[in-house]
Amino acid sequence: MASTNVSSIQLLSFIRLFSSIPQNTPTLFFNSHPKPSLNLRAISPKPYHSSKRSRPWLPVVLAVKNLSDTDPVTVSPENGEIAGDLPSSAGVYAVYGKGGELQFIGLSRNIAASVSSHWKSVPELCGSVKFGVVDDPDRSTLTEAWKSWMEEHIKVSGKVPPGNESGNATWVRQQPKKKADLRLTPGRHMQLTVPLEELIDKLVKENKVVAFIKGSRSAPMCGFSQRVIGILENVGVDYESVDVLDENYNYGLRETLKQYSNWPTFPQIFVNGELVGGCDILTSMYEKGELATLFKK
Ligand SMILES: N[C@@H](CCC(=O)N[C@@H](CS)C(=O)NCC(=O)O)C(=O)O
Ligand code: FES
Repeated sequence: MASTNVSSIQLLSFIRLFSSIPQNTPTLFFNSHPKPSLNLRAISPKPYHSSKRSRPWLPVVLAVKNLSDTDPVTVSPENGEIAGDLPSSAGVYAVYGKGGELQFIGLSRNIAASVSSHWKSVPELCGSVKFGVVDDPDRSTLTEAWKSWMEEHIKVSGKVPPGNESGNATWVRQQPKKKADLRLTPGRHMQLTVPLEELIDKLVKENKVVAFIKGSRSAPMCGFSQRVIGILENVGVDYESVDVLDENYNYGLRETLKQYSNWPTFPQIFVNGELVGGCDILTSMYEKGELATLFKK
């Protein structure tokens, strides 16, 4: 009887667990993957022989220590920012309230940034944090680490943390509606009387931050462009984006912009009418914390 109760609680918890993977947890990268639907096979994996997988079965090696073996770090605000020993690395984190009750388990590409954003939105719920850095942070390793902490918590308490309950919007950032990309022309059918260089010049001078990218801001077509969009979104600056691959509305832009800026590749980021650089330069400025100053100018 007792074991029946435990299994039904665990099954219920797992159902809630799988529908509450924090896909929208603040992260460095824009993530447009849809929420996974509940997959019972993920709960009860098939035996190896009945699986179609060609890879031999490998035991799962957890990337992080157990939740219970991890020491908490107190969240201490200083000058409006949280200070402490939180790393800007990828991994899992568990936020505890001031009374020590577990509030939320998240995964992030930047633990310090995610916890900081939670602290800014719900400081009263952020007393301390446990974290586990994942050294090789592909999405599945991160998710495995997150699941291991979640399962451990469910085994002990019989329920998911309140912040991971589906429908709880306190901890999970709602994706804001994306701005539309700017277009240089009304369409290829319209003959332009103004040279494209002039349109580019006007566009970069009239808009504070402009990112010329491959693809749209909601669906970048190249990893370099995706990275700069992720950085701009993460910094939270208001920016315009222009798709250099859009041959209908931005016909000729890809080659003309290279001549205008004297820069041979994309993405290209302009601030106050000046080219700042591409993906490498923006990434390095982001990592050194120089972007806030640049965007304030
Ligand atoms: N190191 C470059 C990487 C960008 C890059 O290599 N872009 C290439 C491939 S997407 C490119 O734009 N090539 C010219 C073209 O496609 O017209 C940066 O920091 O932005
Ligand atoms: S489109 Fe291939 S690297 Fe950018």
